[in-house]
Amino acid sequence: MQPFESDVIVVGAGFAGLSAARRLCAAGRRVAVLEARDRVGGRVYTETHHGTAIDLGGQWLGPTQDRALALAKELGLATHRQHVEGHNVLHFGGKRRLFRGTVPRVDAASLAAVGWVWFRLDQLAKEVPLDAPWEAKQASEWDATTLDTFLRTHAPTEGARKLLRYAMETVFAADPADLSLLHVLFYIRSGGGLDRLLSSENGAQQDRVVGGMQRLAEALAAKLPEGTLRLSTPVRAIEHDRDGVVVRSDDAAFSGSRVIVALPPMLAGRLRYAPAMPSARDQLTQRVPQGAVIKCIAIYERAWWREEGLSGHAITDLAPAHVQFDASAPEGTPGVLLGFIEGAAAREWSDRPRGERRDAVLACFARCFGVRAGLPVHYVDKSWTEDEWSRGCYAGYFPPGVWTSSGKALRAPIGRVHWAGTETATVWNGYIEGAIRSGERAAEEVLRSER
Ligand SMILES: Cc1cc2nc3c(=O)[nH]c(=O)nc-3n(C[C@H](O)[C@H](O)[C@H](O)COP(=O)(O)OP(=O)(O)OC[C@H]3O[C@@H](n4cnc5c(N)ncnc54)[C@H](O)[C@@H]3O)c2cc1C
Repeated sequence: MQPFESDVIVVGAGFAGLSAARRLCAAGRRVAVLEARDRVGGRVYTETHHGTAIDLGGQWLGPTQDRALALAKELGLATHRQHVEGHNVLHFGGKRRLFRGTVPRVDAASLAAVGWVWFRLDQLAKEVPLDAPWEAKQASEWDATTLDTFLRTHAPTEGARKLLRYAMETVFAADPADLSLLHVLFYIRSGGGLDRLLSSENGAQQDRVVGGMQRLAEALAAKLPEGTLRLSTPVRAIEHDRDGVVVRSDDAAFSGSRVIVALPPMLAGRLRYAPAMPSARDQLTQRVPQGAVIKCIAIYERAWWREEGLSGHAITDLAPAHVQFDASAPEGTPGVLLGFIEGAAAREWSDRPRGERRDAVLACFARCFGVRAGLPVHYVDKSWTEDEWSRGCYAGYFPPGVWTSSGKALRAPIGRVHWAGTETATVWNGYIEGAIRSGERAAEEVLRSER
């Protein structure tokens, strides 16, 4: 079979792959972007229900996510603010309380403990070098500790531990017992601090693209020269030597001088390489699992909770959807509530019948917002662990021992094979912003290597 020829092949048309391709095309390179799905956007996916855009994947942008915000502006896409007006709901231990801001008003001891852990994590995070977390002075100690151990040691009350646990699960889509403390500190610094990661106002949950986040990926793809993007083309194998690369899908081959693999490490590890990857790189891809999340959406005729003075944001200790948000458009018609099932719960609930999942999630909504929340006109959810081309979300995370032993293999090119994807980002790792930055960085790496 005669390979299709380009200068650079990009594997994956998520934000990382599309951003890499855009930069390379702007520099005059012929690029082939090979995407397994029949759409672009990857972990960003917008479905439409009777004209209402529903983001089942990544949906928010926020301050300091400069590349993503600039891209939206440049491509002519408007953003709107996340609805935050009104009271948030905390439903713990059978009691419903209202609060404003990011941290709920719990008992004084728990509040103090949350404040202390928050402060401590932010403080320690400042000591982690973003481009080399393994070089932090206490790297080996932090990488041998889980977030769970840290929380048990520093948060003396059950209320504080519960709150922090739900907050962290919402950030990582992973259980504190699975996360290296070093990774958590790296991630906090990468996103600019815990306040930024956890807040809606002035934080990572502040802005949304009008019409859904996938429009941004589509607009980016539309700017690529015709013929650059090939959908429904899963890459299976990469052959690489000192002269170039050949990238193989099921029924076609693509040759070029270099390849950028813009996939999460775990999926990159499932490709066949010839010659095989060095052990350091292969060990890394074996040891960075994807988080697990089910994003659950209920649609109502209007956002009636707003009329009751509620923001639509809630935290409950009723499983499985502990954290909830208003996901309606600004006008509130229709009304949309969103809940997350994360980590071990997402793995468990992925295997349960859909109807059971729906009932359990709606019970969580009803617990926080009243019986009306249990009676939506439509319900939809998406379990990202089931998705063949993501196998989990929001991102790959580092369990204990991985940053310090395998971290160096995360971005280092292997000959003519380069790595992108949000997991390789130093700034806003795990987010759309990180994906864009990683693609641009990998493209620069390729261009530099030619000079
Ligand atoms: C439920 C959910 C909520 C999220 N919320 C937010 C949020 O609010 N804000 C935010 O910034 N981020 C959020 N994220 C994370 C964000 O979506 C990701 O960080 C980002 O989209 C990752 O982009 P990427 O290009 O690195 O990877 P991906 O989007 O995963 O792109 C990889 C691409 O490669 C393709 N692919 C896989 N295997 C192959 C193969 N063998 N051959 C060819 N192609 C292949 C995939 O189909 C995919 O298109 C969320 C994610 C999820 C799932």
